[in-house]
Amino acid sequence: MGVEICVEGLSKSFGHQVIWQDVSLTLPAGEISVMLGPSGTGKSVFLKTLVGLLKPDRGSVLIAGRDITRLREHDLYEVRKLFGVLFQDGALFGSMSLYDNIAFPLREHTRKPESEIKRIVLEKMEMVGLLGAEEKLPGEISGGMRKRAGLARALVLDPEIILFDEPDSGLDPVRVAYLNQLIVDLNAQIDATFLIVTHDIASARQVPDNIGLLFRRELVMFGPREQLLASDEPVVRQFLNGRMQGPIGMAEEKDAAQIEQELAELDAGNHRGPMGGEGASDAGVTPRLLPSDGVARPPRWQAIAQRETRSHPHQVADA
Ligand SMILES: Nc1ncnc2c1ncn2[C@@H]1O[C@H](COP(=O)(O)OP(=O)(O)OP(=O)(O)O)[C@@H](O)[C@H]1O
Repeated sequence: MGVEICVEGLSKSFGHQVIWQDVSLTLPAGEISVMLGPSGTGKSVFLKTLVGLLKPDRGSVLIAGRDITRLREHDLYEVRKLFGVLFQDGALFGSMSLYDNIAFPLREHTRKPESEIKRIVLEKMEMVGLLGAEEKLPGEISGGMRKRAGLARALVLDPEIILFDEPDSGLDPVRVAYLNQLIVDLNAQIDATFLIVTHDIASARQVPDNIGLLFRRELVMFGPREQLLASDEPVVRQFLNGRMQGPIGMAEEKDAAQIEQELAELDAGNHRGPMGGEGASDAGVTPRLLPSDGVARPPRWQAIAQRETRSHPHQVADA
């Protein structure tokens, strides 16, 4: 069913550089959450802190009732088994076949016989649509296939939590659409808790149950997808609509007078950015991506559909 992750008052610095401070949020068990934020706001640092690879300066990360920021290395090793991580490039071993790459965590962390390993590897390869590619080397396949192989490897130990670090980076829009569908289907099938770091606005709008946004060393907002999509908070509105107007600048934060002028322009209906040309309005609450036909939906889907129908009756796809 996945486990809840409860983050409370988390702060992280490197020397004098504060990355983020006082971050508090709960990733609900079994749900998909997305973490957004301009480059360099510490999204990857956040993922690494959740999995215990980096120690925060303050705060706690409660997973299955244990604060992983206070665990010793041995206990941390046990808690890490709850996690599957999909790294940006799939992090595959270049000299190993896909089969051996995917079998690797099973051979390292379990004493399962090869016959059982084979059953599990083929099952996960089928889940991600890679059956038949067992003998390929990572260098012989496309970026999209490498991501799927990395995902199959993240699945073999049956994780309760899966962390995705920019799963869509380097993929064309069609491959991103397929990967998003795969993520939604997998979540419905295995019901683990998913956290995805992405820059892709379209994915962030359609895939998750919850969205968070890091900016200016803080968690600006974290909450249900439809709440963030309908938010008037300037940073959230700018990011989710991919606009130049707003507090987020090219390399640094803008000054207050410029932000005020741009927000006034926005309210007057003058928009600049990829989600719409001049005069376009905010994209609103995009319909959520549903599991494919034939994939059973977990019970929480009904509650989420009701919640979304209540807030935006005409924009929610039939769930
Ligand atoms: N181990 C480290 N030691 C020192 N500084 C670090 C370390 N890891 C990350 N940083 C710094 O933390 C900041 C945030 O980095 P991070 O990679 O988490 O950002 P991000 O939001 O994931 O960026 P992007 O979207 O571009 O991938 C950067 O300034 C980076 O240089």
